[in-house]
Amino acid sequence: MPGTWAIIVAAGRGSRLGTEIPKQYLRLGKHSILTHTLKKFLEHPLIDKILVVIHPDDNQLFQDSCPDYLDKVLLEQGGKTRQISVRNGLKALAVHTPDCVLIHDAARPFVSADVISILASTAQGGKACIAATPVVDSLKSASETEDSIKVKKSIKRDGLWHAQTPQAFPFTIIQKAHQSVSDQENHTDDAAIAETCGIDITLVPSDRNNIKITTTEDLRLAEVMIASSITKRSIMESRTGLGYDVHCFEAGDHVTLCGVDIPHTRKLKGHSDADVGLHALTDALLGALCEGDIGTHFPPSDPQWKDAMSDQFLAFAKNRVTKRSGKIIHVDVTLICEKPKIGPHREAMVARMAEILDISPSRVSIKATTSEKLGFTGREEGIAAQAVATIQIPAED
Ligand SMILES: Nc1ccn([C@@H]2O[C@H](COP(=O)(O)OP(=O)(O)OP(=O)(O)O)[C@@H](O)[C@H]2O)c(=O)n1
Ligand SMILES: C[C@](O)(CO)[C@H](O)COP(=O)(O)O
Repeated sequence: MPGTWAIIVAAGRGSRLGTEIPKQYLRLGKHSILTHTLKKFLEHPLIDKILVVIHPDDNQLFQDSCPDYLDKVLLEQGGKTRQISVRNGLKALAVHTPDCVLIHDAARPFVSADVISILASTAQGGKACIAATPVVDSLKSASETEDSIKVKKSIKRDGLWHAQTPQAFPFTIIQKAHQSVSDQENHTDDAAIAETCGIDITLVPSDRNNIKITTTEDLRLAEVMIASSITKRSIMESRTGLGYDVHCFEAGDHVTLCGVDIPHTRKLKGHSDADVGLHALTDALLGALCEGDIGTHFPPSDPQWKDAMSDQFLAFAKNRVTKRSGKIIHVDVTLICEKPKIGPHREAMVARMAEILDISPSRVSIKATTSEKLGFTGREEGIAAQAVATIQIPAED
């Protein structure tokens, strides 16, 4: 598959950290370090596909640490050095003919979506580029003896940068460069390998949150960063969206409401499964995002949505929130009907909606009311639903 790929190198042993399991599989907050890193790329709109390079001994660790991602990424085996691991990854990618590739350390879970965007679009434009930060401390070269470390000389820091990852390249350029260096050279990054081939490399100013977790101090810092969410993120803003939907009854034996099949004397008529509750909520989420409505994305005129289950519409809206680095805070659905009675099914509906939205059931509310036998719902001609969704997404300027 052409397009923009990411190679995440995760085959190192983490010897400087010295933990029992390699550092990329350690837990940081709710997830492993590798999972945090993978999420950044999986959720990024400019990244089409991901290959993860892991150590041959780590298959089980990978499966245990990233269970949600097993079918979402390709795997390749790493080698003794980072250089060999990247080369193995590039070799495995060649059959997919990618246009460009972003190479990234699993040990850098705090890379920002903005930096990935700039690197991906620069590489898509045909240029090699790397994330980097300017050196801010004074620099010394030193000589080390058994009992002391002494300054040899001060070094001007002007024009010096710390190289980070991702490092992004048009695919064939970096593949050829990697093939042209020997294992003995053992370059510590891909830009150094590209440099040996005379390739121009653009520096993309990154941020100092994009640390590589190398030592115990780094791990402690990473724990604090996760705990207090001080990674570079835009200020979040709250948004509310409103949804409303109606479906009429026709002959049948059950209705599908909020993802749950309920036996009834009639069914709801619709192009899809006519789940008014999920349709209203899908519209509420799309409304909060200002991204149109359910019909914009799933036109009733399109035969592929005939008899479709509405959970996929809601999952789509939820993924749009995630793609924009947002979070669903709370959803509230009101079903308006005389029958069927909603109370006995409320718990199952809450559980199903929480599952589709991947949020806690404590953030999902379902209410029901009759319309006192007034109007079309009162005459039992159909069911109406209202929904409100509250989300947080990065603030727009
Ligand atoms: N043979 C190797 C060595 C490193 N890496 C990966 O390259 C990244 C950067 O390397 P580094 O931080 O040096 O990781 P380790 O090699 O694991 O650490 P150490 O040098 O302390 O053993 C890490 O995500 C690491 O998993 C790799 O895929 N294959
Ligand atoms: C590629 C890299 O992350 C750039 O800073 C770094 O060089 C790799 O880590 P290592 O410690 O040099 O192996």
